[in-house]
Amino acid sequence: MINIVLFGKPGAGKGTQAEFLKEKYNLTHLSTGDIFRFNLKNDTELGKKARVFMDNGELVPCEVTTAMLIDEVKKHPDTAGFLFDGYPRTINQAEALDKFLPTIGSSVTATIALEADDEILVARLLERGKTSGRADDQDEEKIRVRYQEYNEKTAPLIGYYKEQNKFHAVNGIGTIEEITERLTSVINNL
Ligand SMILES: Nc1ncnc2c1ncn2[C@@H]1O[C@H](COP(=O)(O)OP(=O)(O)O)[C@@H](O)[C@H]1O
Repeated sequence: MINIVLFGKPGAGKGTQAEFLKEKYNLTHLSTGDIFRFNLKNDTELGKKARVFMDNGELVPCEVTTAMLIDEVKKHPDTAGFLFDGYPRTINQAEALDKFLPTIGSSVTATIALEADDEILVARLLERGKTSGRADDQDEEKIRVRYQEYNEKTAPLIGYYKEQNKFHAVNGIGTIEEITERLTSVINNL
């Protein structure tokens, strides 16, 4: 089983690249953002718990997110592997994943970060907000909160995975194809 964690700031292109990688490597794509948005739209119990946090650009509490993620993983017992997109986002979540995966005989294979400058990313998000309908992409204040959350809570994961020799960084600026190519070359060399 191959488990890839796609890592990067909001707007870095994780979702876009995940679409290509899941096909190429036959992986199950789990995007916590997409799962939350689905639950919000359908007004489920989970959606109700997540809404306030998401609307403010804050992280949803770890207990809620981790329980949801584990449920999703368990739905795919026969998969060739997972492409985690948007999870883990805190050290607490990374530890939870490192505890859970061995219970299904697996582990994180590698973490790949898509890197890009903040100004480029904020511009991308505002552009996406014009068509995506995502409230958190239309408001610069909310985008700012998401970057603050990233810097405080998610950035420490770089050190966490470096210590395990599982961290790889890829330049996230270029055409979609160029970036897919860069990611593919990292995965093929694992
Ligand atoms: N692993 C997670 N832990 C906590 N909250 C999360 C997680 N993944 C997604 N969320 C919630 O969903 C929102 C949108 O997620 P996502 O689409 O991945 O955002 P972004 O484009 O900002 O990277 C986040 O701002 C957060 O509220």
